[in-house]
Amino acid sequence: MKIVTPDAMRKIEDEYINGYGMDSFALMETAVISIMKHVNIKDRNIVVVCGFGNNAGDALGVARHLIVLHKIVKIFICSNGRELSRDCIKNMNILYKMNASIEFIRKTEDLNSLNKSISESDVVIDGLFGTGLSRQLDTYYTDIIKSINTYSKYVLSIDIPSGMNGENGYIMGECVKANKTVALQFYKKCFFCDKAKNYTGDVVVESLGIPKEISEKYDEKVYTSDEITDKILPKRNKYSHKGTFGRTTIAAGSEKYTGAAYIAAQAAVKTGAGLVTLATSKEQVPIMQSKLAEAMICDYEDKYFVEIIKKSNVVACGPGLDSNDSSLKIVEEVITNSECPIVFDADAINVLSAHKELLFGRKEKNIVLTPHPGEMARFCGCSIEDVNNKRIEIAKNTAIETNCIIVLKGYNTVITDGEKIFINTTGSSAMASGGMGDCLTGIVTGLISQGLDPFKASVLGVYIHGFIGDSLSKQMYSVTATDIINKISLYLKEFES
Ligand SMILES: NC(=O)C1=CN([C@@H]2O[C@H](COP(=O)(O)OP(=O)(O)OC[C@H]3O[C@@H](n4cnc5c(N)ncnc54)[C@H](O)[C@@H]3O)[C@@H](O)[C@H]2O)[C@@H](O)CC1
Ligand SMILES: [K+]
Repeated sequence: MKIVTPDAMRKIEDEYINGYGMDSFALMETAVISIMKHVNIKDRNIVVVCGFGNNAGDALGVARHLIVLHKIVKIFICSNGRELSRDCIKNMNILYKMNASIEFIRKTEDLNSLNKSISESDVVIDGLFGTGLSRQLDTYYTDIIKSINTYSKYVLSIDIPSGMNGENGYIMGECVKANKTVALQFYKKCFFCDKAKNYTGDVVVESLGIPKEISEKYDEKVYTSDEITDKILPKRNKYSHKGTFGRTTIAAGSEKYTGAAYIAAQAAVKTGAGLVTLATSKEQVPIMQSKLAEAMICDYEDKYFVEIIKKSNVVACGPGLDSNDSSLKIVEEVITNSECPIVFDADAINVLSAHKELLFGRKEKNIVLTPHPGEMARFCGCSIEDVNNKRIEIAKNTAIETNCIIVLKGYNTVITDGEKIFINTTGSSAMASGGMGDCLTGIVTGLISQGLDPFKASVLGVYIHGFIGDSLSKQMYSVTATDIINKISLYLKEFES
């Protein structure tokens, strides 16, 4: 599913109306009908809070339909003296003809009536601002939003919770806390910013029937992962053998950390990598030999390590490494001895943040970096807060700067090659446990091993990882990396072409 900025949405709408000749009020009515699907038919008392633009126009259209359905509807127009948009006026005039209850909020005392109506209502329809919100709100609007948040039982926001900047998710003073947001035609970019989930509630996207030719013209190449994850895993040919599914090397683990190496290697095995070799620290070799039945084991000092890197179809490096000089040596060895795709995770990324030059000069864009926000911040030399505030931009800029694929982990993981951006929608806090990142590295590596290009493998790997977690969390309070590993091959069947 496409994700758009308010600017792109405006251009798309403009072209449909002014270029293709679509009637703007008909388009608004399409929005109204689709929003109506999300109003609980059992609710009787409904308050509709409007601003003065087309978001308000949508809300007034919804009010009209609710009155026709014999609901008790109280409409509040919060324009603060501004002129209403043309289609907003059209809906308001129809409502006046229907003798609807319409009040204008002009001064602070008018808020008493709003507060009382909201507290007596079952649901509030929020049509204050949508994609048009562009500046900080004054106290007139922040007070209204506070009223909604204080007195409402349930809020349905139209397009965007009012108060959230549609482009960057910034809260422009105050923001409606919706239970559900009905986004029109596309996801808005703000939904995937750090704090958006605290305000949007459940997000549903409703089509306005805008033709693809128009939306493709203003494609900003930002999508949710489900755009490409369906059926992209190649079917396994019955005559294939282990060589068909690739040779994978996992360089992971140190004297200090053992679990990570095991999880990453086992995840790659279970994802279907043909031949997996785990290179690890000398001390770990005997332990891993007893734990990993299906993988070969060597140590970093072994001359076989470089040989196997050279022969590999993919190398993963980083889980359970330490951020010391011996890790730098391992990272260098991996980069200088391979032309195949590499997935760098954890301390390998920390090492690389001080040696970015190692990433430059590759023929193909086939290095994947999978930082969590802390690693991303270190890599970019900024704060974690900066990363969280600008996840998409920071991931994209780093991908461009390093010529790598960036998988910025966290809620709504961002995957980008610097041009296209995919935002993952699977996964939840039930998966917040140690080893999950190592498991993801193993899955992405296992997919690349089987021939998927590194970018698609990253998008699909992140999606599957979260998808399994989501499925398991329906029956489990918390989900561990081992739980995921045990189910990978079962769930992968669903993604086969
Ligand atoms: N894009 C589309 O195809 C469609 C959009 N529709 C609706 O139209 C909405 C956008 O409507 P508008 O562009 O009229 O904008 P809004 O209704 O979101 O906002 C109204 C106006 O508020 C002003 N404004 C911005 N920041 C402000 C602030 N801090 N304080 C006071 N005023 C401020 C802006 O000038 C803006 O035009 C969408 O979110 C959606 O709900 C629908 O009617 C159907 C079609
Ligand atoms: K809204």
